[in-house]
Amino acid sequence: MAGTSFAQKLKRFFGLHGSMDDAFFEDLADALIEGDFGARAAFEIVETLEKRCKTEGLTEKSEILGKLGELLAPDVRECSLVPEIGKTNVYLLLGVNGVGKTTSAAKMAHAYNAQGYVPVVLAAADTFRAAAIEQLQLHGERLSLRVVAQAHGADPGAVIYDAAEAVRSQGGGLVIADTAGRLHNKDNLVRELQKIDRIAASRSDHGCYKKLLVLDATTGQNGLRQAEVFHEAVGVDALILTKYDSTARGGVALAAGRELGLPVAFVGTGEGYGDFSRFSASKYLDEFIGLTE
Ligand SMILES: Nc1nc2c(ncn2[C@@H]2O[C@H](COP(=O)(O)OP(=O)(O)OP(=O)(O)O)[C@@H](O)[C@H]2O)c(=O)[nH]1
Repeated sequence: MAGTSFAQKLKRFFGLHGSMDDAFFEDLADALIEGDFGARAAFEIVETLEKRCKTEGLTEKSEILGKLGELLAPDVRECSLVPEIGKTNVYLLLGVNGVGKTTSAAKMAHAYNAQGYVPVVLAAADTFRAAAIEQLQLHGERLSLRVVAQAHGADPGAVIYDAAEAVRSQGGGLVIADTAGRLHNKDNLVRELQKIDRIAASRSDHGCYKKLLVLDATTGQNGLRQAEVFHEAVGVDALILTKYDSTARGGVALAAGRELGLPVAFVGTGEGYGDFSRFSASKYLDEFIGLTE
């Protein structure tokens, strides 16, 4: 996985530095910034690390790396999303254009369907782009899953309403809704999201509505800013980190956990339906900073 590349860099970095002097910690902060931790977080972590190493007398590289992992652990959160059987569950996928929302909606639908959470219905609530509706319909055909869609330009709230009712009429199930994400028109986006949010909340059963923000792991700190916008607009429950196969960084999971307290639910690691797995905080940390191998 991509995190290994960052771990390798970190290992190399530890190998290059002969002694744990001030320059070591400064360079470590730079390495963390390069890995997308965000400047503030990187400096805070390294400052704490340096103090701890001094007070606890840690000088061995392995000890320092272990301590770094310990300091980062509270910022990496995982969450498991389990639809309630016999209830109307609505999982809304949020995110800016191109991050992989539609693909993630299909991958998620495939995964939950395989686990027996039936019916799983895809809702094409990105009505802004005709191609997004078609793309979701194509996934639905390939996966033999129902896609609730309306015409291009239709009210996205109405699509979610219909999808939720379709599931309810079958005695419960899971709606996975794709949405539009035009961040350049932020005010409109926020208004539209808030409307969708009200409808999804009112049409799903209590505790069965989740808002998942899809973040492209390759966009680094930009991803954190997107998370802030969406979180402020409607409140995000968890993240889906996509394109984790194409980045050597991936620190945005840590930054979002640290800055916004958001957990990660899933990780996308390719374009196939199966390239999708539940996020494991311990595995991420181990791979990311190279505690294992
Ligand atoms: N390598 C890789 N590519 C991915 C992953 N997830 C999605 N993609 C690709 O990213 C591109 C964009 O994905 P979409 O699902 O169309 O993104 P979207 O957010 O729905 O985009 P819009 O419909 O434009 O809003 C596609 O080419 C996907 O195949 C992933 O985990 N890894």
